[in-house]
Amino acid sequence: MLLISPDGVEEALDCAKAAQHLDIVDVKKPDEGSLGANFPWVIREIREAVPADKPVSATVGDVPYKPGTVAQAALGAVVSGATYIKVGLYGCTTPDQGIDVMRAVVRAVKEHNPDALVVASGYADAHRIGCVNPLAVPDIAARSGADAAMLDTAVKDGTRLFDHVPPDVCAEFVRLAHASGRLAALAGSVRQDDLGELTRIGTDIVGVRGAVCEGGDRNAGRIQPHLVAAFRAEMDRNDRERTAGLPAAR
Ligand SMILES: O=C[C@H](O)COP(=O)(O)O
Repeated sequence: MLLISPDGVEEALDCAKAAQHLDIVDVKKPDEGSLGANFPWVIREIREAVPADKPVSATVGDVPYKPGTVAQAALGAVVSGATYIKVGLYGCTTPDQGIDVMRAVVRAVKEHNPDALVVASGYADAHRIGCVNPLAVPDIAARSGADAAMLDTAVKDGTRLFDHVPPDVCAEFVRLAHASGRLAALAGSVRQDDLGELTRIGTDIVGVRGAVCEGGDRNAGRIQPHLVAAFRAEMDRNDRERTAGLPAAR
């Protein structure tokens, strides 16, 4: 699945123009961090702006180790219409802390909407910010009852997912997530030429912003529907090659 992250209502409308090429519209506020949380009314407006058959995801933030605070924020996201709730475990330094936060989020979200999916996100560049190790995230997801384990990059300085977590370690991340029946989502300045590896290792959800913004610039550039279409075409091409048993393009 292809998850695209607009930064507000205007870009979400551009995503709506490319709706047939994407699977999930992910609401975030990049100026508040890699998984910065947007306002509840923005989530609501975006839910209204994109076709009803496209799920809306919302990030709850690069969160501290404060399970109560984070559970309330997650409830705000699901009440506002998001059905994928993503939590960035920024302030969790141990797996147990991650599990505490995610258990609270899972309860808050599922009591409101049992069908909503909860995503536990770690950071590929965890070593730069001192949070839990990327390979601990699938177990955090499993033990908390979350539906998916994800990696993104915390610092958007041009370094990319595979700069911090090489493909063979991402493959182990995916394997661990699948072993406990979770989805595996990967992001972090992913580009079209990463899709061969991401497809080969069985990634369920690829998260993208910069690669579908004009000039590849996630901050100054705007999401372009034709870049979403091109990214999707490349994803589908890799998927077809994998299905046919051919080596995926790099
Ligand atoms: O969830 C996905 C992120 O927004 C990815 O953003 P990026 O491709 O600019 O790193």
